[in-house]
Amino acid sequence: MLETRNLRSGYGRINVLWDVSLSFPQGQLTTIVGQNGAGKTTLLRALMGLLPHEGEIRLDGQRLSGKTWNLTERGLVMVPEGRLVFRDMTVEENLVLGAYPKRCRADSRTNMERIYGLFPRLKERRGQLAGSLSGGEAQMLAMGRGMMSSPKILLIDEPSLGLAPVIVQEVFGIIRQLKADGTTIVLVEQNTHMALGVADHVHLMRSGQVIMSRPASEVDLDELHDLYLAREA
Ligand SMILES: Nc1ncnc2c1ncn2[C@@H]1O[C@H](COP(=O)(O)OP(=O)(O)OP(=O)(O)O)[C@@H](O)[C@H]1O
Repeated sequence: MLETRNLRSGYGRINVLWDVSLSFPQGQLTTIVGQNGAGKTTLLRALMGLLPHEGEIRLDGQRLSGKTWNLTERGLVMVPEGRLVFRDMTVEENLVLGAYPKRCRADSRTNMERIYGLFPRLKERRGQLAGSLSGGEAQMLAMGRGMMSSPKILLIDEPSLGLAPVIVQEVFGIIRQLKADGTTIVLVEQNTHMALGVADHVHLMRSGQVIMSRPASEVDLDELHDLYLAREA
């Protein structure tokens, strides 16, 4: 299980996260929602060890000191938003890069076929440069690349960003499938309707703090939107 205790993090002298204490239960999907600038992406970056932090980040009870490559070896992988694929490389080269952790290199061919099975469109475009993919295809590639190392925990950042509703449905279908396969998922998402549809737990962030935490079954979408839009006291 992944958890944080009194986590503070940010960029240089700018602190963004203020005492964030969260746990992300194994095999479940936790969604982090909140307005632009609430600190959601910063939280994912801090969990990946990409930012200096104070407080604690623990994985299976062990305190992390923050080396991303080491975390990836341990099964923690971040799927950034789809525009962050390697644009000058082909679809397949992008996927191969996802298999760099040592523990998964031997399975890379099998994993690639599995991913092509989930995303037939990536298979059709395996030789195409990633920079020429549509937004939806690039999002699928970012997810596929993250899945190449058979992660235990996937941190997914805004998978619906800029996508047409039908593609959003497709991407969330894959997220459902990953969850059914037992992957622990932390999903940052502005599309609260879609996020609530797949989540077990919901945390609402505002100004770098968690202001509401509930099981998804106890969250009312209208109430969430009221809280979402409420100004700071
Ligand atoms: N590289 C950076 N350097 C300095 N400040 C940053 C940097 N990246 C983000 N910030 C600031 O940190 C705060 C939180 O940003 P973050 O991207 O975590 O928000 P978010 O909740 O993910 O928002 P969005 O939904 O718009 O992506 C914002 O005020 C933002 O301007």
